[in-house]
Amino acid sequence: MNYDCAVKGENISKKFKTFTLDIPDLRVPKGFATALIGENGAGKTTLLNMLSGIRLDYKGELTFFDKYSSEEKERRADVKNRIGYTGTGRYYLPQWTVSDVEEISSLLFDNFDRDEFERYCRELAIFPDSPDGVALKKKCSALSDGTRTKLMLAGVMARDTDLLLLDEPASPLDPLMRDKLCQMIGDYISDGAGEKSVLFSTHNISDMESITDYAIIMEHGNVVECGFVEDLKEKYILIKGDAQDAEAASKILYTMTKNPYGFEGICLAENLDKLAGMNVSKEIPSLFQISVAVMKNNTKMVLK
Ligand SMILES: Nc1ncnc2c1ncn2[C@@H]1O[C@H](COP(=O)(O)OP(=O)(O)OP(=O)(O)O)[C@@H](O)[C@H]1O
Repeated sequence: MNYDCAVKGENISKKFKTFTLDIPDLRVPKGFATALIGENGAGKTTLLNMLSGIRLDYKGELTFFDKYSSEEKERRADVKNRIGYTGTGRYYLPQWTVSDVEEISSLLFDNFDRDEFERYCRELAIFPDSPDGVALKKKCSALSDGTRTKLMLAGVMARDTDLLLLDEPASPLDPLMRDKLCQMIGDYISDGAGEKSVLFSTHNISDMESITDYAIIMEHGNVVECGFVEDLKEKYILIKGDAQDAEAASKILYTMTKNPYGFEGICLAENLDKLAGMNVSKEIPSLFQISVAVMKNNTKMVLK
């Protein structure tokens, strides 16, 4: 499938004392929602920090919107303004009030819309007890983790951007709000008519699967699998079989869970013929099942 890229990376690398991120070829397709998946410490935040400009001390070439180098993106306000970012840390200072967030955002970003910000505050039910749905005097330090994340999302959604980089946006959110987040990302992509893209890291793969078009799976600083979800669901197959075939199948399956009656696991579609003669059924795996299989197959952790 041919597609343009919101971000392209060539030979991206960053060395820490005990960790190296090394990605020869990174592609974030334009017009889609991309999930960045990987175990703790795989390098997702490090990569998002590079893309957002928080971290510039890396090697390699990044190209934004098929046109702008990382340096150009940092230098040109018109390009930087097209990119929105939310992180997991204390992005807004604790002493800031919601009014400060609004004020500072409108000073920092040309395209920040105060009415939209307040609309998102109401839509995300950030201040359900406030009569107008926006508690401008409330300090960030008085907000829960989830509410702070919702405030960051309101702040970034209130800007006119073409690329959202969201680091773990779903983690602190309750299930209702994860659903809302999916809806917001879905609307952002569809309103963008092929021009707007989202890259979000997540451990909540199942909750975010409905809006994930493309997935990048990382392990220990490397991309170990990537592709459109519909293609991954053809590349990998969920196999269920009888207990008597479990041992033979375990040599072919990426991962296997067993019980006294049978087994299930993920295998590459290209290896299906190796299961010939076994009494197995085939199903389309979920992105969660594919991700766990790929992560288990590539992890350097000792899993017991
Ligand atoms: N400033 C730093 N100095 C040294 N090592 C660092 C630094 N920042 C990150 N690392 C290391 O880089 C690795 C990747 O960290 P990163 O936060 O990118 O992982 P992650 O995939 O986002 O993890 P998680 O899912 O737990 O949030 C880790 O081993 C971490 O210890």
